[in-house]
Formats: sequence, structure tokens, C-alpha cells
Amino acid sequence: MNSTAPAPAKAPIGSLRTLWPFIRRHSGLFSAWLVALACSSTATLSLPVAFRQMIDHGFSSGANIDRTFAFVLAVIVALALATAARYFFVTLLGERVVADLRSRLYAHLLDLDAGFYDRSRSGELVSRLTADAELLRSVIASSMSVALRSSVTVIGSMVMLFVTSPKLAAWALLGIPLAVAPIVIGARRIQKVSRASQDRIADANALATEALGAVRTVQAHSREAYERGRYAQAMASAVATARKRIGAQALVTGVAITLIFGAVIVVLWSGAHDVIAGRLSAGALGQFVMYALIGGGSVGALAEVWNELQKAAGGMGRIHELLQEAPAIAAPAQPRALPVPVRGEIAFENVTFHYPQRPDTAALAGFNLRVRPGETVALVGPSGAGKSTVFGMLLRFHDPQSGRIALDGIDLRDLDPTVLREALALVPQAPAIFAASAADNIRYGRLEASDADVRKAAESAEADDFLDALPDGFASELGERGARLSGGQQQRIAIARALLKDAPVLLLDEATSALDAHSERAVQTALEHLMEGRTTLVVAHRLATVLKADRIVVMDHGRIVAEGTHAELLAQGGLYAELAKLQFLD
Ligand SMILES: Nc1ncnc2c1ncn2[C@@H]1O[C@H](COP(=O)(O)OP(=O)(O)OP(=O)(O)O)[C@@H](O)[C@H]1O
Repeated sequence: MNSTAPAPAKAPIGSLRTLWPFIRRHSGLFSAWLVALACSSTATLSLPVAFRQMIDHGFSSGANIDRTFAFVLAVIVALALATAARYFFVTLLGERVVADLRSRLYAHLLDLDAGFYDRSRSGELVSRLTADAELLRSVIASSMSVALRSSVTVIGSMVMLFVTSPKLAAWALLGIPLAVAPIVIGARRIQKVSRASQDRIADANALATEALGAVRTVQAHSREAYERGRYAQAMASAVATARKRIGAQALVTGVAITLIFGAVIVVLWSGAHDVIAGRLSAGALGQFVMYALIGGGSVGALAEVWNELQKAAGGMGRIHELLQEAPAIAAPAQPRALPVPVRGEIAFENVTFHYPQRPDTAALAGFNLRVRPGETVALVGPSGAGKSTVFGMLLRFHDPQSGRIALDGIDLRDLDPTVLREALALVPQAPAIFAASAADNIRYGRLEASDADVRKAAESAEADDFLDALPDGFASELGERGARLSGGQQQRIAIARALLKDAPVLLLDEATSALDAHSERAVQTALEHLMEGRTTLVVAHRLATVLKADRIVVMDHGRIVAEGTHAELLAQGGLYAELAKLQFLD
């Protein structure tokens, strides 16, 4: 087990272009940011001029002192205001854009079809939504801002260097890259080592997560000392890697100070000769050094954010790819309407279906089934026979490769999937319980249901007794995956949900796990209430269910192999008799 997220891949910066439509929607903020950026860059680039004034004229006469210092102060105030505004606009822009992007991606993911989810790992999708989106937030709010600002500053200070002293500027043009290059190379190396160091820490975390998650097993085997040792070793390895990073960082810091100040001193030394010779004023020399520092700093900043930009481009590339993924199941341009009320007549006509992941074996092969309105049909068959696939096809999670499935005579492909699914209520084997109150979990069946309706549904589902016994009754939080409920209770919540949905067709996947006699009876009563007056397809695992069904359909290898009542099928012998002996009659 390893919880380490894969290191974000680098991608061509061009992928960031796909971010533009999201930024454009906030054009007000974007323009405000550009204006603030222009102001702050102008102020930054005016600062050395102000200092030159201060050095050259500031010390000569009283009136000059006041004017010069007032000018310096004004530049500083402008710089402060513009910087604050720039930060505000660009950070807010980052938040807004990423919130949009996340909502758009989430909505898109919810629309994608079952085939897509079979192909992808949900952990990876979540990390698109979290880690990749996070990368983009930092890129808009900081890297993009730094990149643009630094580019402007580098160009501006280059120009100003030449304006101030062409000769020194020519020197600096050679000197700045010489000073910055080793620092950039060093920073790259540090980044590599620090990624390795993060990986080591992630390894240790994975170890700890695994052991703490299975702490009973660890203790039952008396493996505390063993786990302690493994963790200590992982930690030691993390420290050893960190030591490399720290060493490299220290070295780069030393080299950076030497090179940067060395270069400044060289320029100052050469400039000082010019000042003594009267070729340059002292203020101009000061101005020059300031431009060199500002320009050099910006080159360094650019080099630093380049990596960030590349990582973010990778994130955006992956998000863009997901957004381009078209759902395979979608509503037709002109969807047909279901009759009102829906009668609930189901027809599978010669349906053949292969899961895209397993093109060689048919999950349904020439499958024919007709269910009359109000009829209860029990599906039985060995594991892998295709029973759940029948449900998935009816819900139109997939489309058949050949044949036709219809509800009330209308091909499912001619319906809007949301309309179709409103007509079907699914009670799965392992129902999803959300981390919300019991009432809200039931209300998932019909969001606008009143509290009274919720209670009525719970009563019919035999769920009111145990829900009332919870500390806060129906308002009790159920916790993720219904951790606080037994299997039978979770099923009854799902049944109440389906009752509330009140759909004309019921798809019921009975739980295989054995319930205690009391729960079993409660679930059975609840199901009887639920099935009343509805077309019901049930994957049956209980004798009581097959006995009550109007018809039993025996499936094997995606086909129907026998049909009839329990007694008839038993008399025939064959697969059903065998299954009955194993599943129902023990
Ligand atoms: N998402 C999927 N991707 C690929 N193959 C699948 C998928 N779901 C089911 N299958 C395959 O399709 C066949 C039918 O599976 P299905 O789940 O419909 O059987 P089942 O009768 O419901 O079995 P069980 O009683 O064990 O739930 C099996 O061979 C199964 O391995």
C-alpha cells in the first residue's frame, strides 16, 4: 500500500492555454490585476530613479531635500498600494477560477457513464479534483503573477541599465547570467533532492497508515517491535535524504551570496572608477546597482516559477483531458416522453452485451425477457450469470451492442436517461449510506419530501423503530458508509428511500449476507410494502422472495435457461434445483 500521489508530470506550458476560457469569465478581476501590475512595475522601476535623485540632489540644499524625499515617499506609497491591489486581484482571481474549474469538472464527472468509471480509478479522479486544481490555484495566484511581473521587471530594468550607463550595462549583461546560472542549477538540484525527501516521508506515512489501520492484527501478532523498527528505519532514511537537501541548500545559499554580492562589488568597483573620473554621478551608480539587483532578482524568480508553471501545465492538461471526455450515455437530441402514468412494462429483445473491459465474453447473450406491468419477476442464477447486468442495462448505465431494451414500449435510447431513471427505483445489495442525517439519507429518494413523508416511508420500511432509538432520532448523523448501522438496517434505509421515490418500476438486489431472524422478517415486511403495485425485478437470494414472485427466471452465462414457478422449476430439476438446494433450502 502506498498513499504517495504520483509526482506531478511536467508538460508543455502550452497546456495552460486551456485555462484561458476560465480566466476570461472573470475579465473584470483580470483587467484590474493587469492595471495594478502595470502600476506596481512602474513604481518598482521608478524607485532607483528616486534614489538617484536622493543621492545626487538630496544632500545639497533644504528645498531639494524636501522635494526629493517627498518624491521617494510618493513612489513608495504608490508601490505599496499597487502591490496590495495586485495581490488582492490576482489571488481572488485564482480562487474564483479554480472554484469554477472544480465545479465544472465535478459536474462533468457526475455526467460520465459507467463505462468511464470502469476504466478509471476513483482515487485518481479525486486527485484531479483536489491536487491538480490546487496546483492551478497556486499557479494563478502566485506563479503566473510572478512570471508576468518578473518578465516586465527584467525587461524594464534591462532598458534602464542601458539608459543609466551603457558600458556598465554591457558588463552586467555578462555578469547577471554568470551569477544567476549556478544558483538556478543549484535550486533545480535542491528541488530534485527535496522531492526524494518527500517521497521518503510519504513511504514512512504509508507504513504508519497501514499499521495503524490494522492495529488489531499487529497487536494480535505481537508485532509492535517489528513495526516500530520498520518505522524507525523509514524515518532514518527520510532524515538521511533530508540531510542531502539541507547540505545542498546551505551550499547554494553560500554560493548565491558570494556570486551576487561579488558581481555587485565588481560593478561598483568599475563604477567607482567612473565616478572618480567624473564620467558618472554617484547617484547614477546607485541607480545602476539597484536596477541590476531588481533585474537579477527577477531572473531568479522567473527560473524558480518555471518549474511550477510546468507542473501546473501538467495538471491543467489532465483536467482538460477529463473535460474533453464525452459521456457515452446521453439524452438524444429529441428525447421521447414516457406515458403518464408509467405502466412499467419492461422488454429485453434479443439483447447482447459485452462489457467494454471484457470484449471476449458476453455478459448478456441474446437475452429476451418481458415483464408485464405490476408483475414480480425473480432472477436467479449462479454468480456471474448476468443478473446485475440486467439491472445496469435497464438503468441505461450501458447500451447493448445489439438488440433493444424498452420501457412501456419505448426504446431506452430514445429517452432522456434522467427521465428514465426517475421511473426506476433501485435497492442495491449494499446500499450507499451518505454521511448525513438519517432523514436526509431517506430523503435522497425524493429531495422535496416533507418530514412527515420521510417518517411514513421509514414506517413502511420498518426502519422507524431503530431510527427512533438513535440518540437524535431521525436527525442522527449516520456517518460515512453507514458505519453506525447493521446490514439489515442499511437495507431498510434503502427501502425507505425507494418507497419515498415511489417509482413505478422497482429493481431489487437482495442482500446475500444472512440477517438475523428479526431483521430478516422486518426486511421482508418492508419489501412487501415496497413491491405492492409496482413492476418488480428482483435478484433473489431468499426462499420467501422466490415463493412470492409471479415468475422465476433462471439465468446462466447471460441467457435464460428456465422459467416458471418454484414448484415447477424444482420438478424440472437442473440448474434451479441445484441452486435452490444451495441457496434457499438449507
Ligand atoms: N463492470 C464490469 N466490467 C467488466 N465485466 C463485468 C463488469 N460487471 C460484471 N462483469 C462481468 O459480467 C458477467 C455478469 O456479471 P453480473 O454482475 O451481471 O453477474 P451476477 O449474476 O449479478 O453475479 P453475482 O450474483 O455474483 O452478483 C460476469 O462475468 C462479470 O465478471
